[in-house]
Amino acid sequence: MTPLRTHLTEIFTAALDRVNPYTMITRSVCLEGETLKVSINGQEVNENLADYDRILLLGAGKASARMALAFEEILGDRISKGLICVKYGHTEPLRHAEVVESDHPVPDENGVKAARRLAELADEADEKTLVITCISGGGSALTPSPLCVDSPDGTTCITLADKQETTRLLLASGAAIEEINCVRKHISNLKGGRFLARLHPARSLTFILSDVIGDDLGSIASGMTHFDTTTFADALAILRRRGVLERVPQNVREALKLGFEEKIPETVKPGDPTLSLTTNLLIGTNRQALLAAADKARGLGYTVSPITARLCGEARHAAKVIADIARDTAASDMFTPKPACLIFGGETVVTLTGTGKGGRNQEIALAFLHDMKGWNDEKEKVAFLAASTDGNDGPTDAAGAFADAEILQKATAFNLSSQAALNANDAYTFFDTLNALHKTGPTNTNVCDLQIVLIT
Ligand SMILES: O=C(O)[C@H](O)CO
Repeated sequence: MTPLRTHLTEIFTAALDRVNPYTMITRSVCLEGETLKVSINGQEVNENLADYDRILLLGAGKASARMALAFEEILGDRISKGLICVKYGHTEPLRHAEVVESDHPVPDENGVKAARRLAELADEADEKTLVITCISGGGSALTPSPLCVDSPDGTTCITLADKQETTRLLLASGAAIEEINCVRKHISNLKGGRFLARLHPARSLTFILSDVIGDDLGSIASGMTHFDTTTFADALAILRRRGVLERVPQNVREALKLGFEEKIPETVKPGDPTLSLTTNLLIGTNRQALLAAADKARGLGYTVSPITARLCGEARHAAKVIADIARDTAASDMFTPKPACLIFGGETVVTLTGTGKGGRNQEIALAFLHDMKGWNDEKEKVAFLAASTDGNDGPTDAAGAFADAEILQKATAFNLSSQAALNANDAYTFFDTLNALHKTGPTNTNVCDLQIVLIT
């Protein structure tokens, strides 16, 4: 590995360490006598455990098992039972809560079973139950609970296959996560606050790790314990705008239409009385990862410019912006003085036109590398890493990929075309051949993505 790639790896690892959900929770939650004390990002909660007969530990999301591990450490045998649903491979050894693994980003049958169990446990919770819920990104796909509704027009039941197809279509359409989740919330029994409604009348504390730009609690894992400001009309408009309304399964269109005609109930809205029984606590964000990366880079001697925690839009367009800033920085000290480190955070999308393998970060790295081809000797000074903090970029086993002059040379020597790989959305194969993927394995955290540029 080149020295710059080693630095990129160290900086990314420092960011992951800062957003380890186990550490974030054990630092902010403690038990003093019978009082569970929480102090997170300015929010304080004191819960007297003597008021409850039992504690349930529930959760969904790629980081939820790591979050639950912290609660098992803090509460031990006080936890009566629980259920945590994670992506395959993202599990932790829990003693009090059952762990179910399911699929992401396209849901599977295991996810349906987990969602059913979560709903059953939520339904059992009463006034004497304290529910601790651990929510993180991935939760939406991991716990599909397809809506089945009775209306004056009869019964409409969405199936798992309907949800799978709708997810695939929306993912490939380049829809933003807020858009995908607006649709999900309106075809689910748990999302858009409906899980919280089932917990009623139990008191619940929900700990949320954000993988959504701007940290909207109603969007993270489709806001299972939060109100929803979107409507059936919005969901239909999104499907239309993304060009998939006529292609989503009939049952989905039908349910959304029934909702639009007010024949079935909306998701939980602001002011709903069930909301007063929960406290949603945001435990970590992309911004924290970005700041940790900045601290590490400074320690390694770089002048750091954290640019944004809101990088979004089409991956290859975002890559062009990053590449232009990197090139300017390489060419002149009037921007960030060298050695420089530029850090971006956020989450982009890929509108699929090809049939290759990849993820949004690998696509950013590929488009960045492709742009470097047109540079002069600035390219010798630059190294780049784009990676996902959860360790799975798209449906691949890589967190992301590197780009630098050596990788570019190797691509030329191997006769690999970055343009052809971009056309085919095949960044994984491209970087795999060049040994330039970054693989961390599942990190059990999830706060969107980071893109880091080093310039000497
Ligand atoms: O699960 C989800 O809905 C996404 O990861 C956003 O949180």
